[in-house]
Amino acid sequence: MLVTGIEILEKAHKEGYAVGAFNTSNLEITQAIVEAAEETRSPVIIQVSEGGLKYAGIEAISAIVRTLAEKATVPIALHLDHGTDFNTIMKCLRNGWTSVMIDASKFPLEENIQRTRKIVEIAHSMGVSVEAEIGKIGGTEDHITVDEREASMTDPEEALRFAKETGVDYLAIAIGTAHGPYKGEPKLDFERLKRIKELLNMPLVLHGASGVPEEAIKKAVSLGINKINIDTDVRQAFTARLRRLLEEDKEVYDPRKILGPCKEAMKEVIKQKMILFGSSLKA
Ligand SMILES: O=C(COP(=O)(O)O)N(O)CCCOP(=O)(O)O
Ligand SMILES: [Zn+2]
Repeated sequence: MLVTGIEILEKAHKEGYAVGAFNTSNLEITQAIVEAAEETRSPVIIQVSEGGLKYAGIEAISAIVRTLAEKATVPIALHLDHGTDFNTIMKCLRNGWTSVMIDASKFPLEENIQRTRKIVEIAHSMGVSVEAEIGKIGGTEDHITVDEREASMTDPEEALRFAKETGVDYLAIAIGTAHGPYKGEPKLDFERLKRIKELLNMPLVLHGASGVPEEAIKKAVSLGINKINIDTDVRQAFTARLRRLLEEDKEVYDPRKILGPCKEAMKEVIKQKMILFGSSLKA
């Protein structure tokens, strides 16, 4: 069933587990996410970035996700990931999305607060939950120094002020992760996470979680992370299966016989994540 993000994440926050937020941009990824959630009895957040909207078209991807989510027997939220453009966020709200992220983290704190508060007021008036970001979660390809990455991390006291002044429902924080494939092992600042959770006592979001060792994920969940964003690991599962399939079968030409096995490969990765995050059997 299609529900709001806060309905899923408030429960996760109270009971101390995390829910996977998996990116989609087509039918097969969406099917993999929904089937994985049904098979593990897990709530799940299906999210689309602005790049995903451009690729799929907002009406088409909204229809695919909403149709599958409404038929599902587990709670599913439809979430805009890293929303930066006001009109895009409004379009999602008009297309029945149940959660949106306003990512104004590139702006100074005051402007991030002001931009976030505006979206919170509009989305809440429509019964839609809001995620925002404080601190900067870059990409692994960003060439920044250790000091710069340290400086980009979320300041706990600023996060408390941000949460109070915006009314945001869940907060994406920077504690050492980055988007995309890691070159080395990411080092998460668990002390910072612990402090932020103690101060804010609300659902917290971890972006850039693909490639983070399982022990680090478990520790982050134990310290208060409740939404975990995964895209790269699913993309790589798809692509690895595709390469192997085309290598093994030079004659195949039916997309269904290609995308079907790739869907299964993505589903298996997603199921493992749901079990790791502690959301299985929570639906
Ligand atoms: O935090 C994550 C995923 O992190 P990951 O790369 O570690 O999976 N996300 O918000 C996914 C961002 C996807 O954006 P785009 O469609 O523009 O490539
Ligand atoms: Zn992200």
